[in-house]
Formats: sequence, C-alpha cells, structure tokens
Amino acid sequence: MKILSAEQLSEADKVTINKQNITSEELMERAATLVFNEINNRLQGAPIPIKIFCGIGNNGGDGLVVARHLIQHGYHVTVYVVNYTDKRSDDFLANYEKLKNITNDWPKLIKDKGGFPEINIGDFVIDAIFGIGLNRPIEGWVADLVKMINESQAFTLSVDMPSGLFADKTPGRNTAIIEANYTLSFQSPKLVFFLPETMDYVGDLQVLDIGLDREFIGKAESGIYLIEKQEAISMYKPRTNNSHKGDYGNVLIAGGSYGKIGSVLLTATAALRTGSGLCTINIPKCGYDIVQTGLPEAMVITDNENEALSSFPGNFNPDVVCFGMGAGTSSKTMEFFNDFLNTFKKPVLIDADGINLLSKNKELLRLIPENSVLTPHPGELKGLIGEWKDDFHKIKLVKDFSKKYKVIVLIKGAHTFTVEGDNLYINNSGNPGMATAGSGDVLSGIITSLMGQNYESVNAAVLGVYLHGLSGDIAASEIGYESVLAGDIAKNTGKAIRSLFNREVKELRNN
Ligand SMILES: NC(=O)C1=CN([C@@H]2O[C@H](COP(=O)(O)OP(=O)(O)OC[C@H]3O[C@@H](n4cnc5c(N)ncnc54)[C@H](OP(=O)(O)O)[C@@H]3O)[C@@H](O)[C@H]2O)[C@@H](O)CC1
Ligand SMILES: Nc1ncnc2c1ncn2[C@@H]1O[C@H](COP(=O)(O)OP(=O)(O)O)[C@@H](O)[C@H]1O
Ligand SMILES: [K+]
Repeated sequence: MKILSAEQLSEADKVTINKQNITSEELMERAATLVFNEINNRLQGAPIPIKIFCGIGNNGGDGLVVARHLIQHGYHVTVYVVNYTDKRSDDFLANYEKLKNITNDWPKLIKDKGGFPEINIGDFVIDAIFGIGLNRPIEGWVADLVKMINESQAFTLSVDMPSGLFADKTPGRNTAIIEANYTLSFQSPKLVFFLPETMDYVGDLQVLDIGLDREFIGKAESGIYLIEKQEAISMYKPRTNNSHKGDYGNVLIAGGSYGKIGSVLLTATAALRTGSGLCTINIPKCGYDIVQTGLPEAMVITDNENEALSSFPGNFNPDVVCFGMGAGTSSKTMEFFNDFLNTFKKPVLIDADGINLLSKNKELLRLIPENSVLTPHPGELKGLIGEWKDDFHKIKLVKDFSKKYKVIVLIKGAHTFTVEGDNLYINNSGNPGMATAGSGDVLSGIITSLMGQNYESVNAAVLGVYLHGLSGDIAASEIGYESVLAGDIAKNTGKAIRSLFNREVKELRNN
C-alpha cells in the first residue's frame, strides 16, 4: 500500500470531489460514517459514556458526524468543541447545524481550562481535535486538555491521526500528542505511524478506504510503501516442478568466531529453510564440529585460523555471500573482509560485524558490489552514517548513503524499513517476541537465500523482511511472545510462505 503525504491526501480529497461530483460535505459524511460503523461494531450499543472532542477544522467536522450517528443510534454521547480559534471550517459548521437539529444536548464549547470536563477511566474518548491539518505544535490550554485526556487512561480512539502528530514530520520533544489506543485513519496510513519515535501514539491502527480517487492515488509519486500480505504475494516466485537444487542458489554464509558460532548456524538454517538449493558455511576451525552436527544439510569450509576468520576462500564461487554475523572485528577478520570485497563481485549481504568493520574502515565502502544489502540494527547503523537528530533525519541519511554506494540498507526495528535510494519499504509483519538474540542472523539468512534464488536484491530484502516477521508471528501465535527463539523464526519460514496463499503445498508450484 502506498503511503501518501498530508499534501497528497488533501489533493486526493479535491480530485475526488471533482471527479465523483460530490461535495466535500458528502465526502466527510462518507468518511466519518465508516468511523461510526467501526465504533458501533465495537461497542454493540453498550451504554458507556462517550466523550467526543472536536476541533473546528475538518477533523472536528468528522467528529460531529460520528457524534450525530452515535446519538441517533442511542449512545450516551457528550460532544465538546475544542474552540482553539473561531475560524471554523465550512463542513464543520454544516455538521454543527445538523447535530443541533437532532439533539437538545448541544455541543459544549471549551475555550479555556475552565471548560474541561471530568474524564473517567471507563469513558470512551473520541479524539477529533486535529488531523492532517495540524501545522504547528499544540500549545496552551489545548495542550493541557491533551495531557488530561492522556492521564485519564480512558480508552481513546483517534480519528485519522492522534491529535498533535504531524503526518510527515517529527513532532519535536515534549509536545502534546494524544496517546491513542486505536486510530482509524483515512485512505492511507501516515509515515509517522511507523517510526520508532512516534509509533506508540497510534495504538492499534486500522485504515479505512474512503473511496478517494484510485487513479490519483495510483499515479501519486510517494516512494513510500507499506508491505503487507498483498505486496509479499506479488513478489513471491513459485518453485517449478522441473527443477533441481542447482536452480535455487548456492549460498555461502561466512562468519562466526569462538563463542559465536551459533549465529552462523541460525543464518544457514534460515537460508536452507527459505529454499536455498545449496548452502556452505565458512567458519574458523573451532566451529567445525558444532556446525556439522547442528546442520548436516550444510557444507563447511574452515579457515586456517582456529578462533576467527582470516582469509576468504577465493577458489569457491557461490551465487551470493552473506558475511558478518558473530565474526568479530579483529584485524585478522578485517583482512578476511578486505580479501572478500576485493574478490567477490556479485551482490552480497553484509550484517552485524561486517557492518562494524565497514564503520572501522570506511575505505571499504567503495568495494561493496552494487545492489548489495546491508542489514544494520540501529547501533550498527550509527557507526555507518553517524548520529541522527530524529527519525526523519535518519531516513535522509540512509537514503543518501544508499544512493552514494548504490546499496540497499535496512533500518531494523519494530517496523523495519528497507531503503533503496529514494524508495522506502515499511514492513508491517512481526512482533515483540522477535526482540531476541539471533533474530537478525535469521533475517540475513532469509534475505541471502532469496538473493541466491534470483530475486532482485531489493525484492529479496523487502520480501525477506516480511517473511521474517510473518515467521515470527506464526512462532508467537504457537508458543507466545516470550518463548520465541531465533531458531523458531528460522523454522517457520515455510509456514510463512504457505500462509501467504492459504493453499496446500502442492499448489505452490509453477507447473
Ligand atoms: N483528506 C481527506 O481525504 C479527508 C479528510 N477529512 C478530514 O479532514 C481532516 C483535515 O482537516 P483540516 O485540513 O481542516 O485540518 P484539521 O486537522 O482539522 O485542523 C486544521 C485547523 O487547525 C488549525 N491549526 C493547525 N495547527 C494548530 C495548532 N497547533 N493549534 C491551533 N490550531 C491549529 C488550522 O488553522 P490555522 O490556525 O493554522 O489557520 C485549522 O483551522 C483530516 O485529518 C480528516 O479528518 C475527511 O473529512 C474527508 C476526507
Ligand atoms: N518489537 C519488534 N517487532 C518486530 N520485529 C522486531 C522487534 N524487535 C526486533 N525485531 C526484529 O528482530 C531483528 C533483530 O535484529 P538484531 O538486532 O540484528 O538481532 P541480533 O543481532 O540478535 O541477531 C530485526 O529484524 C528486527 O526487525
Ligand atoms: K484526531
């Protein structure tokens, strides 16, 4: 799904009104009725106190429409108009009149702190104060109101966006923002919903298709994509009946050092479980027995050194190499890395200590083959691109880096971002059970496997991140968040692929 900016959404709004020959008030009615339907489905007529806080722009207008429908369906509703200015939008005013026509309980105007109502923990709060029109941080008594709503701990549902969040920029420190339990957003999720600094304000997210013009959305240049099941399905390449192991990639996983051999095992297991035809592991000697016993399906090449890798096996020509997990950053391993980058010219995957070695010796960046994939976690990323001021700055730095070195860079996190030049792919699978040692090693194995199976690097990264999250979701649903081990994520990649299609294994082939 494309993620549009606030500006593009406002434009889509205008184009839709024009093309569908409707008024903006009708579009508001359509959008806000969908919000009402969701709330009604959820509450099923429950007699709980509903407090709706409406701004005076169109977000507030949505709130008034929702209020009207709720009242007409017999809910206990109190409407508050958060009168931060007197410049009310036309559609707000039209719906204000409509609301007054159906109830004697007219909206209560809040103009300062004196007008704040009591909010109890059992209330259902609807936040329709600001939407995509917010253009400066919330201040003064309105900020106090937001704070009061948050402190009440009442269940809070935000319409379109939690008030106080900007769709496309960082909110800045200590600003007032609604901490929603649930956000019903119109047409396109907003970028800030997925960033580490702002995702916690959103709560559970649901996007409502309000029927904005498809052609406009199709053509809109966004460069930001949310990756969900549909996108994953469109990237997946089925296996063919008439095939053999040579068709599914020969991958080399190089890494590990004394005490960290398990990392390579996890990566190789994930690669094989994602479908690699052949997998060879390159480790220091000390790992030989561990790896041969732990994963008999893999072949092993040992280094001359006992405890860390020191020289790249140049006489071996795999389809793709993945380097770095558990490798350490000793000078010997730096020699290995140097050797490797000077020898191997097809796209590679560099993870963990591979990234740390790049940060130690930035000269090596120029040697990375085009279309390689780098998979740093935030700590490793800092070594590569330096400190960032906020999430938007981080994205800019990573885009610049990706363009400069022609590589694909992941920003790993609860929503992993895959950055390829100016394109951002935001992953929407995964869960907190995946915050466990070795989870990243598994991800590297999955992506490397796909690269070896002839997926374009960017698709291997985007699909690999999605499958990794989905495998983690399957593992967590079976054994609970706390118990998920990285090995469980590796084990479930096959189930993840199958679940994309809800079909029997036999049907997942190209005949
Ligand atoms: N796009 C779509 O597809 C559809 C959108 N719809 C809905 O419209 C919403 C957008 O509505 P909107 O443009 O009227 O803006 P909104 O968020 O209500 O607030 C703007 C008002 O706030 C003011 N203001 C700003 N910052 C401020 C501050 N810090 N402190 C104080 N005031 C501040 C600003 O005035 P200013 O003072 O800047 O002149 C202005 O008066 C959108 O989120 C969705 O809910 C649907 O109905 C239909 C389909
Ligand atoms: N809360 C979370 N939700 C979804 N995915 C997560 C979460 N926490 C971690 N992950 C995923 O787990 C992986 C952790 O990678 P990394 O930090 O490199 O782990 P390690 O170094 O232990 O292998 C990343 O792919 C990340 O996206
Ligand atoms: K809102």
